[in-house]
Amino acid sequence: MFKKLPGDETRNLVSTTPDTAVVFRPAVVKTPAIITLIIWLSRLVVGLVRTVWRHPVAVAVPVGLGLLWWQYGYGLALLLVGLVLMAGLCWFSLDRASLRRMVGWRLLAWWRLVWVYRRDWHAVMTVSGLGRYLRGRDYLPRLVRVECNEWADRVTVRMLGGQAVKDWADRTDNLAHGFGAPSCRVAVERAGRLVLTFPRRDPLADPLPAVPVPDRPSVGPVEIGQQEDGRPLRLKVHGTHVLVAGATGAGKGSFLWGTIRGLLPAMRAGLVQVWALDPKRMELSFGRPLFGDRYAADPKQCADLLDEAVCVMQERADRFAGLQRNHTPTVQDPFVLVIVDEVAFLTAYQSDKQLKQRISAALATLTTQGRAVGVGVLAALQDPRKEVMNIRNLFPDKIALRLDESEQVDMVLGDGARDRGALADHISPVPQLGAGVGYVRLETSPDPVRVRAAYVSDADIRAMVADFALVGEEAR
Ligand SMILES: Nc1ncnc2c1ncn2[C@@H]1O[C@H](COP(=O)(O)OP(=O)(O)OP(=O)(O)O)[C@@H](O)[C@H]1O
Repeated sequence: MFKKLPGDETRNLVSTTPDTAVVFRPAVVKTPAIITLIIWLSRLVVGLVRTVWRHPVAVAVPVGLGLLWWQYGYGLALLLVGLVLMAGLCWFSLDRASLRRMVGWRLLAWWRLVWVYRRDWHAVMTVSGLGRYLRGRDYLPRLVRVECNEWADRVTVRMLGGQAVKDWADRTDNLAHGFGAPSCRVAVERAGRLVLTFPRRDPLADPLPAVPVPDRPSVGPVEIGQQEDGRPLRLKVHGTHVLVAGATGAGKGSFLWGTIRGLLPAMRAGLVQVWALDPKRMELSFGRPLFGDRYAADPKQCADLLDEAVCVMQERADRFAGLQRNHTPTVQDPFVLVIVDEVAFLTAYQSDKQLKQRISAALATLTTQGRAVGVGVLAALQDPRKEVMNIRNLFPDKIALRLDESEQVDMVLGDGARDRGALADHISPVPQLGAGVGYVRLETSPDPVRVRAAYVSDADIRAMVADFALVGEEAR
């Protein structure tokens, strides 16, 4: 129950060797009982002061009620509790969301702090190797704060001096199991401080219906689904390039169609052109009328279309040189989004060497020079190995959907992404649960964000095509 004091162990030290009868017993200096008592008492006082300092409300409520009881009898204390409960009930019926935000999550956080994290902290830190036992003392990382929201606990931690983020990222499994959570994600709050996210439930477990087509033309960021924290998933396509990688059936189509859906008003207004490369002929062909003559399926046509995109890019670069450094979409110079479904068909699996080289060179040119002049690439890919996709690092923004192997996660999202909690290889292969679920890693943030794209059904695509054709006719 009580912590050992430094020096207590020496009395147990007995050193013998088999070939000698000499027994070494170090001198033991007994700590006087009064000193031990003083140490315990001072620890008790420090603990009490710390509790009052950290949880003033939690301490003030029982103390206040106790004082009322003592001064005026239990009737008044019970009346006060009843009034507070009544007020809580009224609040609950009037505005549940604010009650949850201001009271509910705080109470839950306090409960989880006491019942889960503080209770198991010592054991989990020691067993996982994040705590140290040195010269009779336990050195543990400090549990600073627990916050709760609808789906997860956010635990702020102060690392031990000398620890690295990687020490924690390597132990996410230990932490998740230790605190009874399905997973754990590690993010840096500031130097020496981490935020560990422990999900309590999966807010992305149910498929999402397609996001309504926006009212106003915009080149993005395009709303295509939901993030784990409940905020909308807005994908930036103008001014960047995006790579979506996932095994077959992972739901890559939702990302492609979700983006096209969000850009539809801008396409109708002439501010965006979507150029579609569909070597599998199974995905983008469904909405072919949306792309006009900028649709290619045959590898030769794909190479021609990519070369045309490079020409547009170079012509703009010549025109913009010295005048503007960023592209603003206009009807004369619309944003060109080149969408490639299963890019490996055109690069790695292409048997015609010349075509393969042409396509790879065009893709590399577009991804290195296109974003400043309004030409973007959104590519989908099944197999992220370097032999298959050697230009994957030229895509600033990456999305990993369900992948077959754990090593593939870092291939797509970059080094350390899986350690930080991007468990793309753990996403369920059941379409209902896992299709469209993935981890997004943006150029601007090292922390992967778990998201789910809304499902754009065949009926939705048909409606988009019909809507687009109607506007075309009206314009004519
Ligand atoms: N966002 C989503 N939400 C729920 N279910 C989805 C979602 N996206 C796709 N699905 C389901 O998963 C199935 C496979 O999706 P999809 O064809 O887009 O996968 P894919 O990654 O493009 O596969 P492939 O590489 O084989 O073409 C769909 O038929 C659909 O039933």
